[in-house]
Amino acid sequence: MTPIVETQRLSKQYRAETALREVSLAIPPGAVYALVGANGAGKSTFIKLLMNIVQPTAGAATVLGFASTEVAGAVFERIGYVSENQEMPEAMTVGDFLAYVRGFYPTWDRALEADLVERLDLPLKRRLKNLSRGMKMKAALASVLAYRPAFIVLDEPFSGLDPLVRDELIESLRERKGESTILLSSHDLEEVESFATHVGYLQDGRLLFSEELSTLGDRFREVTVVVGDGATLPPNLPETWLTPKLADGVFHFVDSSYDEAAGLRTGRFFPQSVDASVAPMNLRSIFVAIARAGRASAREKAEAAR
Ligand SMILES: Nc1ncnc2c1ncn2[C@@H]1O[C@H](COP(=O)(O)OP(=O)(O)OP(=O)(O)O)[C@@H](O)[C@H]1O
Repeated sequence: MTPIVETQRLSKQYRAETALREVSLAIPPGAVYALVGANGAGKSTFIKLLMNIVQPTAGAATVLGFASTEVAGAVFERIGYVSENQEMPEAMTVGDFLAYVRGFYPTWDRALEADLVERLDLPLKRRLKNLSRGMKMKAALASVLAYRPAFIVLDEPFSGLDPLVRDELIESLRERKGESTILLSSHDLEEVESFATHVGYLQDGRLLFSEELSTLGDRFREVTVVVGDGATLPPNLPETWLTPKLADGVFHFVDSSYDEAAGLRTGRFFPQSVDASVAPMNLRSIFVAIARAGRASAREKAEAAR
């Protein structure tokens, strides 16, 4: 199946700032793809490149089969994009705003619009400028879901929203699963875990991984091995063992490529081990482990360069 999005070594430089470095990924049809990463990791830049708001310095992307630099007009009618700081015609009422947007989209579904207005509890007579951020986000989302776009793109849709509004937004998006492909950027790993099918992790503009949430959950394990007093850390531990730590006869690490042979590998390094436990990890602990490992390796490199 042709991916909805495909990027090849997509890169963006803003003067001295490299915002995105050679990002290659694919988003298959029907996916709910969550792009995560710390502040400044490049999430918004990636989305803006796909939406043809900024242009790549190098590399390329396709969106719905078109080059990202051609995303405009009729292609854009098939995309529902809500940006982080969505600009809206503030003086309009919610009702007027929806009527205004309706005019641009031949596929606008009036019944779905009415349903969204009711479920998201949108105050049709209130002016946009008098709405809270959460309410505005809901109005923006209704204005893109109502024309049933093939591709929904949301930059930080949940940030700063209370849990109730967040749940309402997620529920409305869940209903689009199957019909639309969704790309969203988020800091909220719990929401991502409950909702996404795929996750891509950006760090300093680099894509550390892009994969299905289920395979990510399968390959990460927190491992604790009781190796006995007096044991020392062997050299050349596998690079896939993140944040290794030995203290008081207990060796602890995060295995980022866990499989059936994992026990054998551990035994090779610690033949004297007496006990071991292996625990699955949630998305949050996986990210913390990756971020810590990244920081430790940056520290090591800096020390080596000194
Ligand atoms: N127009 C711009 N001019 C110069 N630098 C920019 C511009 N836009 C973004 N950057 C820089 O590019 C890097 C990536 O920014 P980006 O907004 O894509 O990150 P982000 O992951 O979306 O961050 P956040 O989670 O805080 O929204 C940052 O270092 C940012 O300062």
